[in-house]
Order: sequence, then C-alpha cells, then structure tokens
Amino acid sequence: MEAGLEQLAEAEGTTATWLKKHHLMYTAATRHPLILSIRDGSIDLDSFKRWLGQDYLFVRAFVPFVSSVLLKACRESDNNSDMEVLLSGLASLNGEIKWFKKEASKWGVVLSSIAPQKVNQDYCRFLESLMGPDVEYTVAITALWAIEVVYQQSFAHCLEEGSRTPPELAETCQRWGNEGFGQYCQSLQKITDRRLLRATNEELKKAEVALLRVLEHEVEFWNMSQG
Ligand SMILES: Cc1ncc(CN)c(N)n1
Repeated sequence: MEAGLEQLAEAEGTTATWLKKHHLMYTAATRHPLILSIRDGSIDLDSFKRWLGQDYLFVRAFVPFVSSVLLKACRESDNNSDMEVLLSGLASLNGEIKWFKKEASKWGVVLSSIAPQKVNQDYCRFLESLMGPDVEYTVAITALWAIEVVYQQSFAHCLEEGSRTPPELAETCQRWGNEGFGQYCQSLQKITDRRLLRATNEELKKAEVALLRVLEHEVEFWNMSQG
C-alpha cells in the first residue's frame, strides 16, 4: 500500500480507504441507472423481472460461496464471533430464496424456465474461484463484504427520503436496505478490516483486486438486468 494510504487505513480501516480510492467504480455499482430508476419511479418492469429471475439464480450460487467463507472462518479466524456473523448471513439466505419464489410468482416470473445469462455465469464462476482452500479467508471475506454492501447501499438509496420508489417494489428495497442488513454489512466490514490489518502485502493486493472484481461484476449484473 502507498505510504499515505497506509496511515489512513490504520485510522479509518482499509475498506473505507479503498472505497475512497475506487469511488468511481463504487458509485457505478451502488448508483447504477437501474437503481436510480427504481428510486425515481421510472423503472421498466421488464428490467425488474429480468433482474428478479437472474438474481434468484445468483443467490442459489451465492449459498455455497457463503458456506465456503464460513468454513474458512472456522478454520482460519482469530476471532470466535466471525463464525456467528457468517452463520447468521447464511441462515438468512434460506428466507431469501423463499422470498424470491414468492416474489416471482407475484410478477408472473417462472423461475424454473430461466437460464442464467452469460454475465450471471461469469459472476458465479468468479464466486467459485474464491471457494477453493487456496484462497485466503481474508480475500474471501473482502469479496463477501463487497457483494453485500453494494446491495445494501443500492437499495437503501431507494428508501431514502424524497425517493419515489413504486410501492410494489418497496419490499424488494427493504430486503437489502433495512437496518438489520446494514448492521450485518457493518459486521462484515469490521471483520474484513481486522483481517486486512494483519494481512501480508500479497494478501492485501489480492483482496483489493477481489473488491474491484466484485464492483465490476455488480455493474455488469445491473447492465444485464436493464437489457
Ligand atoms: C448480484 C447480487 N449481488 C449481491 C447480492 C446480495 N446478496 C445479490 N443478491 N445479488
């Protein structure tokens, strides 16, 4: 890490430093035109339905990824409470999958007939690349935090005062924009920062690259949903 950034990372956490350094990419992922269109009420509902079907498939692939991070925590973590944070995240995915099914039937989206688009496949392949035992816990938890915080920041933006989110999309925005999910993201960020403080230079580089890859995949995912 560069000298100035290193001092900043100790004061405020490496993740915050990286988000400042990569703010253009971060903003592209968390303030994407699709999200802005939900917020201002102009959303094309075909885009929403496309997102819903593809994200259901993504979440199914996300479950084994989160499980792999939990396994790494059990084996490598220096703090017992990491396991509890990750277990709560994994458990909530059960309700999330049920929610996708309910929401899909509400919108007439037939989940069983949806095939993953290439962008989705690429993102799921990236998750798989982080699941092997050769990938350090620090790198994997950085990616997990980044994946979750993009959704939290995006959907919370649609719930802020002054937003004109259509009432039929409010539940979707609540799912990731609610305070509890925000706290979960903060817990993940704390774990990530703690790990990054003790990371080798090589791990730091890999973790920063993982963050950037996540932001790129997230932008592509929104683009794909917009059609
Ligand atoms: C593409 C994507 N990124 C993040 C999340 C939040 N788990 C999600 N459901 N889908």
